[in-house]
Amino acid sequence: MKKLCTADQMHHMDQTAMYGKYKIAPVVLMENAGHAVVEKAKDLIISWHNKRVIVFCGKGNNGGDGFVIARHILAEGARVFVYVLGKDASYSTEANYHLQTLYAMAEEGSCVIENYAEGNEDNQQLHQRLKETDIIVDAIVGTGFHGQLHNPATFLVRCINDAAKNGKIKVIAVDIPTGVNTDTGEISGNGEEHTGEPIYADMTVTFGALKRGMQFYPGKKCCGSIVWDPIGMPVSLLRNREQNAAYLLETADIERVLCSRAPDSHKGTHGTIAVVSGSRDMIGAPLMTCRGAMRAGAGKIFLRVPEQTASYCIGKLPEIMVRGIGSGSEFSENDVFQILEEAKKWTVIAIGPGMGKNSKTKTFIQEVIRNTTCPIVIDADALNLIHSEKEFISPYGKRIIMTPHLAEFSRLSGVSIAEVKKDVIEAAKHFVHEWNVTLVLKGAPTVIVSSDAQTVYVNPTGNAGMAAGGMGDVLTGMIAAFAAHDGMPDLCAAACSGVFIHGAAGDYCYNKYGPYGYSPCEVADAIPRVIKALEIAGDTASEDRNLFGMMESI
Ligand SMILES: NC(=O)C1=CN([C@@H]2O[C@H](COP(=O)(O)OP(=O)(O)OC[C@H]3O[C@@H](n4cnc5c(N)ncnc54)[C@H](O)[C@@H]3O)[C@@H](O)[C@H]2O)[C@@H](O)CC1
Ligand SMILES: Nc1ncnc2c1ncn2[C@@H]1O[C@H](COP(=O)(O)OP(=O)(O)O)[C@@H](O)[C@H]1O
Ligand SMILES: [K+]
Repeated sequence: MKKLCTADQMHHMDQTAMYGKYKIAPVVLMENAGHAVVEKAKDLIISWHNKRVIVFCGKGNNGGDGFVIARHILAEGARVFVYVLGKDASYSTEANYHLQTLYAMAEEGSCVIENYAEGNEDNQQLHQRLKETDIIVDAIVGTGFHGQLHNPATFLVRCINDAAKNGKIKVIAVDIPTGVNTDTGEISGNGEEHTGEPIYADMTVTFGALKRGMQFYPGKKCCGSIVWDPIGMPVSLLRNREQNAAYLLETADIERVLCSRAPDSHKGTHGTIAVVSGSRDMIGAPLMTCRGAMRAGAGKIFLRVPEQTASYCIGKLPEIMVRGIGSGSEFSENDVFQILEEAKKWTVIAIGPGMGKNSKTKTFIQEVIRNTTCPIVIDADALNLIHSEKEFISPYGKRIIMTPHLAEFSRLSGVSIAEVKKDVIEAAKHFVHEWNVTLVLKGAPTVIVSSDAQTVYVNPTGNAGMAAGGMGDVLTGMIAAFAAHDGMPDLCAAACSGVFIHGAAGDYCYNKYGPYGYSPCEVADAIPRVIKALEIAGDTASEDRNLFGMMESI
């Protein structure tokens, strides 16, 4: 997994590298950062040779990286214009050091430097150069950005975005696109026209650690492809676990917790999953949950639905065992006894999909939670029914996984969707502090929080083709199956495995069918292929474990 840092955490990492025990000279770290951009950008632009490039350098250290970039690409044969937004004296020692080198080179005529801080800018000339350029380097503002962009950044960013609209000019962002909040992914101008919009880059080369804001919309949309470079940071700083940590899940993390099946295992080894769900109008939902559980490798699956819906379910999935409970078309408290009689034999319960909104069902859910001891995955209608019951849920939180999408989360937490979106990670952590559960906050991207609220995982898989009814139902079954999986370390690992593999199965369908119309059942049916690809990835020594390539070859 890769660390996802806030601006403060990045600053701390930089400071420790430079002034802690490692004593890396600041000028060297900046040199490494600038050089990393020059090298990594070749994936996009192939070569700097003979390219016309404008490098916009802001007043902080992000601008300092820009000076280094300018020097290196000159050596590679680019024609370079450097716009310097700060005054010499206001730059950090290391940025100024690189700026002076660049001045010396400009004196020899190698490049053109425009001092944009003097107030006598020739914008006519700037527009002309923007028209003629091949590449723009955005070193205006990096992790030091806060609030809304102000001039001259606002003006320059608009000019850059306008010039690049035709798609012929490539925009490369240094560390993070100007105008994207490092911690949250909020953008300057909030996407409104005629405000201080952010840079929309084709590629972002980011340093030391990935930034949280680059994984969340709308910031993610500004980054283009994201390339990471360690810039010579000591490995312990790159890898150490820390307080308030967030991580981006990777193939290797999931492959590590999904142990391969013991050759002498039997159906009892792989868990007994009970899907307790459904109501008259929504009987497809629990069936999709069962399908998710089956494809994720559950040993045995029991579907328990209200009696009046049972005849519809029987035989729909021959692999599962169906029984009608009580006598109605929705669960009620009268049905609890029948469920509890069986529950002792169940490894994990999945509850909620298609359960309806009848208030009698709420008591049923509470009694099932109160009187069982196994892990429970709570989704969909069950979340809506227990929406204000955090005092009831929290004592059982250590064995509960809740899987709300944003609207369900908003109802549960009482925080508006708009407010949650401003900082998804903080909203999710705050929720877990109060509810004590393992949380799967579904969305783009999905965020998983461990029940001690210490660690946040962000999922990189999945695509907008998954925005279709029933996808979440499949995920619920998968998480339940993984929670029962032999050797699964804990509920958080099960939740991460479910979310990652669910998204990867969606990505497989996207590649096969395109973004429209693949179904939740097709996603479920792609799960074994993803798990097989994970096994192959585990056997592959290569660092670059391309899960997707492996799925294609299966
Ligand atoms: N030693 C380090 O700390 C390293 C830092 N590096 C670079 O340094 C960057 C961080 O440097 P800084 O902390 O100097 O910050 P930045 O250079 O990212 O931003 C600070 C500058 O941006 C301006 N600014 C902030 N908000 C603004 C707004 N809303 N509108 C217009 N201008 C705004 C500030 O006035 C200030 O001049 C990183 O993103 C990275 O590119 C790299 O060189 C690697 C090493
Ligand atoms: N744009 C998207 N990008 C990535 N994943 C998505 C996107 N839209 C939806 N998903 C995923 O699809 C699933 C949808 O779940 P949910 O909203 O609960 O659907 P339902 O309730 O209809 O089953 C979630 O896992 C979510 O993360
Ligand atoms: K930048």
